[in-house]
Amino acid sequence: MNAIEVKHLSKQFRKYYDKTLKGYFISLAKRERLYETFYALNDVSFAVKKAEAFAIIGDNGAGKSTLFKILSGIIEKDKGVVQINGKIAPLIELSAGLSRDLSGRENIRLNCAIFGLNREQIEKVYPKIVEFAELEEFIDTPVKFYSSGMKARLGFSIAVHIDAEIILIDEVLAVGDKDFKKKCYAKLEELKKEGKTIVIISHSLKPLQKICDRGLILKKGKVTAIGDIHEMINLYETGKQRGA
Ligand SMILES: Nc1ncnc2c1ncn2[C@@H]1O[C@H](COP(=O)(O)OP(=O)(O)OP(=O)(O)O)[C@@H](O)[C@H]1O
Repeated sequence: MNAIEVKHLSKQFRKYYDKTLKGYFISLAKRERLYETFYALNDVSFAVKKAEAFAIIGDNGAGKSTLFKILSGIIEKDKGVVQINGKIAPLIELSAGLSRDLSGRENIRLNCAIFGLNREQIEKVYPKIVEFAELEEFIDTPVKFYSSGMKARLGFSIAVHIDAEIILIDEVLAVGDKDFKKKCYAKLEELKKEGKTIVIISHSLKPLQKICDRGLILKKGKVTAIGDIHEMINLYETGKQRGA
């Protein structure tokens, strides 16, 4: 059984015309349309196997985050089928799952509880999360005072310690220092060996090459290629050189 199966997935958004306030009222009076709809995802199909590390590659605005938000249930799809077989830990956008006014300690407990861990499991995993995130000193500080790197460390550490079967990672590895990034990739390798499924969005292709087995290229909401990660990166880079 695949960990993730997506069939003919589509999602449309509205793009509002750039009008002045006066233009807006004129259009309103003339009953003209104030927006157009466009496909952020257009008939996207792919499958991610269990224990595979899979990359989503694409330019800004290609639809990568929209795809992740649908996979993790944050937003609704318009059409298609999305099947997730296993407990999923979405690490979407830097600190999306963290509450600003709560401390690191409270955020860890809250997030673990949200992911279904019981009190005993939380007690067991809590020190591991703090240690991995290297936040011992700041664990009782509200997260709103954390730097983006600290938030990323906390978010990543929670996501990889809650015993999810599928881990979605969106660009979070773009922040943080070099040593921490290295540690994150080592952790992802370890999780992969344990049989976890990992899906990563990243603009930095080099680390993807190391960890991912396969990937897909998204272009303006459409999948243009799926396959071996090295082939995908080559295709993407040559496409970029050609200005495609
Ligand atoms: N809630 C929304 N309402 C309207 N348009 C949206 C919404 N969310 C995303 N979009 C648009 O959908 C398209 C795809 O956005 P998305 O964030 O998925 O791209 P992306 O590939 O993740 O880009 P980036 O690499 O810049 O993060 C973009 O044109 C974006 O402006």
